[in-house]
Amino acid sequence: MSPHHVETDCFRRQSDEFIRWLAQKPGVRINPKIKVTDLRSQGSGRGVVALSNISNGEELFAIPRNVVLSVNNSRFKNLISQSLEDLGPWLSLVVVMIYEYLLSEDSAWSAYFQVLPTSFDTLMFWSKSELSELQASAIVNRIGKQDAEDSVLELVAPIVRSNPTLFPPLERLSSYEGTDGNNALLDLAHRMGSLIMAYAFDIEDDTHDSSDEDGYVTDDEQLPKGMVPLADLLNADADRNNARLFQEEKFLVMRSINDIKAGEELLNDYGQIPRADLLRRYGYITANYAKYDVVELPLGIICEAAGLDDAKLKDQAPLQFLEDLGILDDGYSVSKPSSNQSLAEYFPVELLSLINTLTLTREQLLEYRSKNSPPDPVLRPPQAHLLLQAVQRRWLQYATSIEQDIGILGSLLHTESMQVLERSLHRKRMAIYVRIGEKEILRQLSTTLTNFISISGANSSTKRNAQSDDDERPSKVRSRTE
Ligand SMILES: C[S@@+](CC[C@H](N)C(=O)[O-])C[C@H]1O[C@@H](n2cnc3c(N)ncnc32)[C@H](O)[C@@H]1O
Repeated sequence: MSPHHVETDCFRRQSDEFIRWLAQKPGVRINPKIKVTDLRSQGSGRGVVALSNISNGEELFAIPRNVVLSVNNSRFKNLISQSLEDLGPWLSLVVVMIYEYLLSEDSAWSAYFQVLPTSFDTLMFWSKSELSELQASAIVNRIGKQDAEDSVLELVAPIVRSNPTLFPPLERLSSYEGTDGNNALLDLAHRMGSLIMAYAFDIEDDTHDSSDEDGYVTDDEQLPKGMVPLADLLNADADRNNARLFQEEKFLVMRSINDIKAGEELLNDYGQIPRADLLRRYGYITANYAKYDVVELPLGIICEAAGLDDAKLKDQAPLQFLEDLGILDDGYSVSKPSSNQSLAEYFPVELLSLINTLTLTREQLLEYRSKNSPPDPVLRPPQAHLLLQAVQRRWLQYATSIEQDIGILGSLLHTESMQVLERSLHRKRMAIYVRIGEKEILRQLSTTLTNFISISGANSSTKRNAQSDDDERPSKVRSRTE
């Protein structure tokens, strides 16, 4: 058998064992019309497909609450003196998952760990040079790797080190002390943290009826998180979702929310996520998410465009004013403009308030300060001009043009003879799509603002001409009557 076949065989065997393990748990129901399948050839790992037609509202599977891998369900909380609650939903589940993972075959979830990935394409795992392909995307500053590692060392490491019998050292390690121990622990924590980020659900308590709500992660930082076997094998593709998890009293139930044809993939809803953020959280992108792309206009660039001294930005009177009102941000996300929006609707209200404040005279600013309210978020030529300057400066932060990016993508496709791209090339390609998306928004904003300014200029000069015609008319009239 070729290495490829051995690999495929092992992958399939793990999927089958996982389903066998899950199906024999008391209370679990799995609709025979669905199947876990190998979608690696299309770059999406495992997924779930319909074997025959499924009607809207059909139950796809039901997982009893006690089968969820969570802080509440793991024995770990009974084995330590310390409460895990102080760690918050993320880190407490990280600790519990490390514990369960190290239990290996003895864990109640060992068959589940077999189908969870051990490597990721999320931005946390990209090298510096891979990240540089995202160019000026604001996402690079939001990966938070250092913060994550600081919290692991401060809050998780002491628990692990003070309970050596519960956390046996990994192979070739004598303990979780010292540099090697630290690194091993950080690796484990990153792995579990990334699984939680891309796989976990926020688990509402059993009194909460979520039947009217969105089923996937709500990003509520307070709700406990849980790994829901099988529910997290559903992939997602923007608004192509056809299934949703309903949190009922005793079960978490996945149901179809559309008719699904035999052979179609079951897709969950990860949310309306810009591609940059999708890469950060899930490590993949598809073209269907392009409509949710955003570009960030950082405060610094807007102030630079307004001619404010960068040195102590927040000490500047206009910014201080907005800060006092609680509406100053470090940056503003601008979404992809759509044709049914007016120009002002392209921009968040807080950004328009900033731009309007920056275009006030000193006297006007004092006046607004005395009223304790920001200027109206309108967009007239002076504000459009300032925004255009900011957009153009932002554009210059990206090292290549859209056309160059398209050329690079083309050359990557030539080197891509194999079905699945080599990992680094795959990441590069995704990064290029993300930066193109952001540049396209900047280009669209730039064109629209330029048109608006020139039309307003033409209108005001037409008005001026009309005005001067009006001014002249009386004299002509006068001249006739004279
Ligand atoms: C909740 S899991 C879904 C199961 C996953 N495919 C697996 O093999 O374990 C989320 C992960 O699946 C992958 N994924 C989900 N939807 C995808 C899609 N449309 N295309 C490619 N990968 C996708 C991403 O790696 C993401 O982080």
